[in-house]
Amino acid sequence: MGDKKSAEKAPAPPGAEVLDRLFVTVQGRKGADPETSYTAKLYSRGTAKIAQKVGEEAVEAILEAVRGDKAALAAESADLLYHLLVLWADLGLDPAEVWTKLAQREGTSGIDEKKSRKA
Ligand SMILES: N=c1c2ncn([C@@H]3O[C@H](COP(=O)(O)OP(=O)(O)OP(=O)(O)O)[C@@H](O)[C@H]3O)c2ncn1[C@@H]1O[C@H](COP(=O)(O)O)[C@@H](O)[C@H]1O
Repeated sequence: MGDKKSAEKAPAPPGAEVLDRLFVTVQGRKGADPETSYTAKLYSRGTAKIAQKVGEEAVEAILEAVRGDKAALAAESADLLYHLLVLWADLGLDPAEVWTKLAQREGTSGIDEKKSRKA
């Protein structure tokens, strides 16, 4: 017989819906003070700088993947996704457009899709 505590279920970890909430947050930082908001600081530096940050974070994630450090890869992936969402918001790209692309591709093998491009 376990005690009450061990019988309680651990809360479910957050899912990908956190991305939708994060996008709302970063969109809301437009016009915010770059002194108090890192996101606003990114917007103030312009699209090219935000895009550069996405590239840097992608490289950092790749390096951790190659090193085989899963915890570091998770942290760098979070940085990458955050900066990518800021880039989308900067350009006025609605994440739903990306989710739609992914949904449209569901069930289509990448191998088959590549072949159809060549045809
Ligand atoms: N998820 C994030 C998030 N992930 C990473 N970062 C920041 O991204 C930066 C990345 O570190 P770097 O060393 O690459 O940055 P840096 O050296 O300052 O940048 P550069 O000089 O190279 O441009 C750090 O300052 C991190 O704190 C984030 N900043 C904000 N968020 C989210 O955005 C929300 C709004 O944040 P603010 O806009 O700061 O209020 C927060 O509540 C969070 O939910």
